[in-house]
Order: sequence, then structure tokens, then C-alpha cells
Amino acid sequence: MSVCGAARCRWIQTRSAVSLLQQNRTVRRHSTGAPESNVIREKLQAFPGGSIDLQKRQESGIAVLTVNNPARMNAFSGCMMLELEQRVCELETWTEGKAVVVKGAAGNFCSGSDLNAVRAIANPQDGMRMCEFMQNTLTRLLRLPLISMALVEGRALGGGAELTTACDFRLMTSDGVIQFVHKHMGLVPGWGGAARLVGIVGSQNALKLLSGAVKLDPDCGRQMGLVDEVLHCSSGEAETLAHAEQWLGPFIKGPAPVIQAIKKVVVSGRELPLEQALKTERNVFGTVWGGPANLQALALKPKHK
Ligand SMILES: CC[C@@H](C(=O)O)C(=O)SCCNC(=O)CCNC(=O)[C@H](O)C(C)(C)COP(=O)(O)OP(=O)(O)OC[C@H]1O[C@@H](n2cnc3c(N)ncnc32)[C@H](O)[C@@H]1OP(=O)(O)O
Repeated sequence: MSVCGAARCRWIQTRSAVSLLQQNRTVRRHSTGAPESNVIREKLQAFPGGSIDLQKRQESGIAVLTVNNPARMNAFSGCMMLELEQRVCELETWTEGKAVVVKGAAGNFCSGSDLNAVRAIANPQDGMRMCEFMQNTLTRLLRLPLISMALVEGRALGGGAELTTACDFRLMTSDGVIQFVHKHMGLVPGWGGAARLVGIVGSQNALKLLSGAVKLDPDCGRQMGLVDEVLHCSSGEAETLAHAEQWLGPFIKGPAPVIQAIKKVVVSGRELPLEQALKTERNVFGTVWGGPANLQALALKPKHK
């Protein structure tokens, strides 16, 4: 992305962050390109490898975001962390968008940070900068006005497990494993995964998963409420993705602006204090009341005498 593109991206991110959650200074500071975030961007660029691929399907409104570094079990290189931010920024302004499926390449989800990068970014200050960078990106991913799904085939480890929590839903294939391996690394989650996990499964289950570095299989994940559906399909990635998109079907039926408005009011209800959530709901309601979808629906309703 060009510098002006990056600046625009950060400007859009600022506006969307401000409109969505006034007090989230971390995201705003990061998005204004404060010197702090430029320091980590330069350091992350020193770690190449892999890619974050984005395919936006205009006809269905479903985007597929692929963590693509199969030689490293889709571990995040530094450049992939930067690319993820750019892809999220792209999706923030995709007006035809309804959903995004986050998946890994070659039958695995993601093995977290590239350990070679982890070894090189070993000092606490840079480690915290990398964490803040990824926390901001994953917060923006979760706040996208799109219904998001992590499609977990194979292993989702460490930061990869955290990435699954930054999506609205998680679907797993029968061979899938979600494991917060951080304890084995002498770490705790740093990409926001602990905070989100508590919100998804509750503090006791989160404590078990983190302190036990539990290898969570699909059925246990389903019982715990971390996994929304188990996909039993054995004929490869394409069929698995088709099943995942089929699962999304009922939730994305309708005009993109309405689907996006629904996600926005759910995000504000999930994150904001009641009064602010109600205000956001009113504002979003105002964008669809009397809009094309509303007027079309009214026109189809029989007039009552
Ligand atoms: C905030 C969290 C964040 C952070 O602190 O920055 C993290 O996510 S830390 C990293 C967390 N992830 C891990 O600890 C997983 C590391 N990987 C493994 O333990 C093993 O690969 C495995 C997942 C148990 C699988 O083992 P196995 O089946 O034997 O396969 P390989 O080990 O041979 O893996 C194939 C290939 O992939 C490379 N690989 C796997 N994970 C990573 C990674 N996270 N970083 C870099 N490279 C990774 C592995 O080295 C192999 O490559 P080759 O040795 O070149 O074949």
C-alpha cells in the first residue's frame, strides 16, 4: 500500500474508531500514525515471509481472508502482521460486504507468531509494541461491520488461537484443534485473546484453557461455547469453505447496508455502556429508517384498511 494509501487507511480507521467507540484511545493513537506505531511498523517489516490474501466476492458479499504461510504452519511473519492491518482497513470500507471468513492455507489455521520473529523481537518494549499493534488490528477485525467467522482446519495455536476469538463465530473441521499454547512459551496471550476469550466462554473456562494450555477439540469447543459448528467434510479446503459459506447463508440474506447496520448495533451493545449503546443504536437506526430496503419492504406489505 502506498504511503498516501496508508495515511488514508489510518484516517478512515480514526473516523471509524471514533464513530464506534469514542474512548478507545489505543486504536485512535495507533491509527493517527503516532511515532510509536511507526517504530514497530519498521521493525515488523524486517521479518518477511508469507502473505495475508484477501478475496472479496461482490456477488455474495463474502470475503475470504487467508493466513498464508504454509511452510511455517501459517505463522505470522512481521510483514504478515502489517498486511493483516491493511486487509482489515480494506474491509472497513467495503460497502458491498456482508461477511468475512478468516482461514489458513494448506489445511492449517495459524501457528501464532513466527518464532524466528519472536526470538528477534525479544526485548519487552518491542514485544509490547508488537502486542499493541496486533491488539489494535484484531480489535478492528472484530469491529468490522461484517459478520466474521474463523474457519479452523488443523491447528490454531498461540496467536492463531487468539485470532479465532477476534471473529464473531468459529467453525471447526473435525480434525481442528484450538490451543492457547502461551503457557508453554512462558507467556500469556498478548493479542487481546485473553480478554475476548473470557467474554466468549466465561472466566472459569478461559482460565482452564489458558492455565491448562488445553488442546481443545471441536466437540469440547462446542460444549464450551467457543465453537459454533463442527464441519464433517473430508474432501478438502474448497468443500470446507463452501460449507462455511452455506452456514453463513441465513445470516447474510438481505441488503449489505442492513447486514452492516445489524453488526454495528451488536458491536456497540457488546462494547459500550448502555447509554452510549442506545445512542449508537439510534444513530444506526437513523441510517436505515426510510432507506431503500425499508421502503421496499413497506411496499411489499399489504395495505391495511
Ligand atoms: C501472543 C502470542 C504469540 C507471541 O507470543 O508472539 C505467539 O503466537 S508465540 C508462538 C506460538 N506458537 C507455537 O508455539 C507453535 C510452534 N510450533 C510448534 O510447536 C510445532 O510446529 C507444532 C505446532 C507442535 C507442530 O509440530 P510438527 O507437527 O512436528 O510440525 P513442525 O514443527 O515440523 O512444523 C512444520 C514447520 O512449521 C514450522 N512452524 C510451526 N509453527 C511455527 C511458528 N510459530 N513459527 C515459525 N515456524 C513454525 C516448523 O518450524 C516447521 O518448519 P521446518 O522446521 O522448516 O520444517
